[in-house]
Amino acid sequence: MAISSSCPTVKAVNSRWTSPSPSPVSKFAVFRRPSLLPELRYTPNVRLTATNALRTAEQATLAEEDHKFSTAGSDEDDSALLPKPRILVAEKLGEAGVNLLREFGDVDCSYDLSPEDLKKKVAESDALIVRSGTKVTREVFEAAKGRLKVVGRAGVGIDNVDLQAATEYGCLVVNAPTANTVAAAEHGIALLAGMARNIAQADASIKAGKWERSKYVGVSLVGKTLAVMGFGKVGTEVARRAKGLGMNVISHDPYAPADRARALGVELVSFDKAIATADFISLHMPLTPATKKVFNDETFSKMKKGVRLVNVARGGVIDEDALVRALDAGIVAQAALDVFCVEPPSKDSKLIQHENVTVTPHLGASTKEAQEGVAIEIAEAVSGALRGELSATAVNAPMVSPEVLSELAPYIVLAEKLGRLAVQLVSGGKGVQSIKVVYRSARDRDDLDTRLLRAMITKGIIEPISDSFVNLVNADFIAKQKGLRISEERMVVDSSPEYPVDSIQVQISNVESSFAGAVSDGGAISIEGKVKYGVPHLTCVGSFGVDVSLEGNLILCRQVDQPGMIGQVGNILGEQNVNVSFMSVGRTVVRKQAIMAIGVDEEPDKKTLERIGGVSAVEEFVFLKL
Ligand SMILES: NC(=O)c1ccc[n+]([C@@H]2O[C@H](COP(=O)([O-])OP(=O)(O)OC[C@H]3O[C@@H](n4cnc5c(N)ncnc54)[C@H](O)[C@@H]3O)[C@@H](O)[C@H]2O)c1
Ligand SMILES: O=C(O)[C@H](O)COP(=O)(O)O
Repeated sequence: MAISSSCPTVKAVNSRWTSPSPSPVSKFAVFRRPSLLPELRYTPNVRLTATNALRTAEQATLAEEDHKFSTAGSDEDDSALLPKPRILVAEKLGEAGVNLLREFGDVDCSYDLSPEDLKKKVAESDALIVRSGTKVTREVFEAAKGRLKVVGRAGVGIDNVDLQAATEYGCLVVNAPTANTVAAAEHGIALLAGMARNIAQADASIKAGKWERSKYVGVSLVGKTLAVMGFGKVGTEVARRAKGLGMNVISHDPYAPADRARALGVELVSFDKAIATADFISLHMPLTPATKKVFNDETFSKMKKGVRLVNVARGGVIDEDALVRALDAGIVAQAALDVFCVEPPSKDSKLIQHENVTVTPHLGASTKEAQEGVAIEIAEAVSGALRGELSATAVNAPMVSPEVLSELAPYIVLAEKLGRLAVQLVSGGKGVQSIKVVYRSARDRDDLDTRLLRAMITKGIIEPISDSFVNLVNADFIAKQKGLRISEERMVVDSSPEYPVDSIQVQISNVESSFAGAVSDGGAISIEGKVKYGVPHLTCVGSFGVDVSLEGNLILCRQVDQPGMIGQVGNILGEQNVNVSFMSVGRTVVRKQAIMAIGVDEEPDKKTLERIGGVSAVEEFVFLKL
C-alpha cells in the first residue's frame, strides 16, 4: 500500500520570512559529499579526539576541503608544511605498498616491536599495519587513547586483532583479503604433493649423507579423495588445482553456496562425512570460536586410518597434542603444517620434531607477487579510511559500494541531523531508550541499505547527551551499551524510485519532551525530514508540517495561529542582530495552533530567547543546535 508523509503540508507561510526552496543548481553546487567516517579521517593540525569527533559529517567534509593533505605531485599541493597522518607499519610490507603510504602519510616502519613498544607507538599513530605476527590486543587500543583510527591487516586472517575492542574504540579494521589467495593455495598444493612424496624428509636424508630410496616411497594423489575444509577463496583454488591433479574433491563449508562447488565438480558434504571419507584433508577455514580445536581426539578418531593432513589456515583449528597422539597411533599418517597454535612454535615441540610431520614457517602468503599485491591492497584501504572513505574490505563496519555511498550521502547528513534534533527535544536528554526510525521510500525493500542511516541517527542521538563518540564502526555497539533500542520500519510511498529515500522520521517514545508541539498523536517525540535538491530539510515536527533547511541553528515556537507572529519574533531576533536564514509556519487547524520553525545563523542570547518566550501568543519555544 502506498503511504504518504505523516505530516500535513505546510500552509500560511509569510513570504517575507520564508526562504524559497533553493534552486537545484545553486544547492547542488554547494553540497559536498560527507565523510562517513569523519572521526577516522586524519585532519592536519587537528588531533582527532572524542571531543573534535563531535563534528558532523558535513563539517568534517568542509574541514577536508579546507585542509587538503599534501600529495606528491599534486597541483593543488598548498599544504606541504601540514603534518601528515602517522602510519605505523609493524611488520614487513611490500615496497610498493610502503611507497603508496609514503605519498599520503608519515610512515614509520618499525618491525619486531615488543608489546610495550607497540603500545607506545600506537599512541602517536593514526594507523597501524600488521601481518599475522603482531597481536593487536585490547591493551593496544587502550594505549592508543583514541588516536588510532585504522588497523590494516596486510593479509586475510584477522584472528590476531581484537575486533571487539577495535569496534568499541571506534577503530576501523580493514584487511587485504584477495591478493594472497593464490599464493596460499599454491603453498597448500606444494605441501600436499611434497608430503605425499616425502620431499622434505628425503632432502634432509641426502644432506645427512644417506641414500634411502625404499624408506621414502610415497603415495599417489591421483584418484584419491581430498576433503577441503572451508570452501572460501583459498579452499576453492586448492580444489581447482587438486582436480587438475586427478583427485576426487569433496568439501565441507556450512556457508558455501552449493552451485559454486558444483560448478567445480566438488561435492559439499557434512563435517563428519568429509573427515571419514578423505584420504587427504586440507584446512582452509578461519580461526573462530566455532573452529578452534575442531580437529581434536574425537574428530581424529572418526578419520580414515592413514589420512594425510595439510594446514595452511590457522594452527588454532587443530588441537596439536591430539594431532601428535593421532600421528603416533597411525590415524594420521602424515601432516604438513604451515601454521601453528603459537608462532614460532617451540623448537622441541613433539609435533614439529615428529618424523611424519613437514613444517614451514607460515609461508602461505609469502611469494613476491602476493606480498606486493597485499601491500598495495592494504595501503589503499588504509589511506582511503584515513581520508574518511568506507573501505570495501572493512571487517568491522558495513561495506558499501561507492555508488550506494554517493547516492546516500545527503541522506546520511539528514539522518545525523534528525537524530541530533530529536534528542534535543527530550526533556534534559534523559531516559532515551526507545527509538523508532521510519524510512519512506518508493524503492523495493531490499533496495535500501539503512545501516549507514541508522548509524548516523544513532550518532546524532547519542553524542549530544554523552561523551561517547560514535561512528559507523561503533554505532551499534554504543547504542547497545547505552540501552538504546532502535527499531526500523520501511514504508512504501508513491514517489520517485530515482531517490533512495523519500523521508526519514525519527520517533523517541516513553520520554518527557521539552517542547510539547513535537509530540505526535501517538505520544512519541516525532520529527521528519527530507532531502530537497540535495539539502536536508526538516519537514515535520510532531503533527505540524514545516519546511526549513537544516543548517545553522533552529528555534521552534508553538503559538496561537494569528496574524503578526512572524513579524514579532523576527523583530526580536533582528534587534539582536541574529540573522534568520529560513522560516516556515505549519499548523493543524487554522487560527488554532501553529508552529514556527526559524533557522538562525547565530545563537541568540538568553535574554533574546526569553523575549521570544514572552510574546503573548507564544505558548512554548525551544532553541536547537543542528
Ligand atoms: N598460511 C597462510 O599464509 C595463509 C594465507 C592466506 C590465508 N590463510 C588462511 O586461510 C584461511 C582461509 O582464507 P580465505 O582467504 O580462503 O578465507 P575465506 O573467508 O575466503 O574462506 C574461509 C571459508 O571458511 C568457511 N568456514 C567458516 N567456518 C567454517 C567451518 N566451521 N567449517 C568449514 N568452513 C568454514 C567460510 O564459509 C569461508 O567460505 C584463513 O584462516 C586465512 O587466515 C593462510
Ligand atoms: O591470513 C593470511 O593472510 C596469512 O596467514 C598470511 O599471513 P602473513 O601476512 O603473516 O604472511
